[in-house]
Amino acid sequence: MSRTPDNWLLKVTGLTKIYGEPNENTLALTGPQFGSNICPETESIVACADINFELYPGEVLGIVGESGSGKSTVVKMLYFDIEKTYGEALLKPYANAGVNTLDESNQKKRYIRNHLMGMVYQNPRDGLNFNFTSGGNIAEKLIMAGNYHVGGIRERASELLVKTEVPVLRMDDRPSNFSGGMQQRVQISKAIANNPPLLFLDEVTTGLDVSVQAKVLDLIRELQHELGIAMIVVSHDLSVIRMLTDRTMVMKNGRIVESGLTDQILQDPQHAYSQLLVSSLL
Ligand SMILES: Nc1ncnc2c1ncn2[C@@H]1O[C@H](COP(=O)(O)OP(=O)(O)OP(=O)(O)O)[C@@H](O)[C@H]1O
Repeated sequence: MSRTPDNWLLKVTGLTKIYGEPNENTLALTGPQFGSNICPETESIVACADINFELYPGEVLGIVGESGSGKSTVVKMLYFDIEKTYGEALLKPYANAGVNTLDESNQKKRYIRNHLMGMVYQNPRDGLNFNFTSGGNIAEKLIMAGNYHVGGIRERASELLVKTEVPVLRMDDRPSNFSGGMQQRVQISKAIANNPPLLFLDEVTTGLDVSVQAKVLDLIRELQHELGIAMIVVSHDLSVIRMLTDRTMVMKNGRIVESGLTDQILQDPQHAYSQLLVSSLL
């Protein structure tokens, strides 16, 4: 789909998360120019500040940066895992982008999560219930979105397992008996079960063997092409960002230091920190 100024799917403005009690100087005294996200006056932590971007339907946006730069905080706020301090996130398919999703009630946030978003976490235990079978985990997501027909749920679960290359025979087996790569595939199945227009992926291949990583990344790329789902991919690893994303935001000390087309950032990084990241790829 072509990008026009108004056809964005998600529009994020001024997204900020501060832990502790900030004062009026906190934002001005933290960030990459200070090499720190800790306010020297209050010791509050600016996990991320003033994050602004638009995501278009079917687009894949990368967030890259070192550990502690604030990448996960951004997606966790957008997925309502943690509360924002300031900021707005408008979602086109929800109330025609007329309300700040971050200010909605918990019930409405659950509705948005179940119908319009999916999340794949680094740790499969955060996204899957290890007491349920793999099919049961997918069923949980389908039921949350109002699908109660048992036959239909099993059929959809097996379709999703085929799509994510998990043997359907393992549908009644628990993810605790699966390899790390297979656990991630089940997490992906669950996350896309309701055909959400938006998927968050937070360090999903970190911790997997290199060969397994490559297969999971291939799967994500194939699903993205097939389903045209918009994604926000968080990774400290620029090779993951290079493989999956169209555009990238580079974060350091809680701020975006550079953003643009991924190819452009890789070929001609402007910010000293992006240059450092890119040189580490060579
Ligand atoms: N509950 C919390 N209380 C205080 N500080 C926190 C809390 N959660 C995160 N932070 C801080 O916020 C900052 C951003 O953390 P975040 O997890 O978003 O970074 P990240 O770039 O995703 O790194 P990583 O990949 O290591 O998680 C870090 O300095 C972190 O220590």
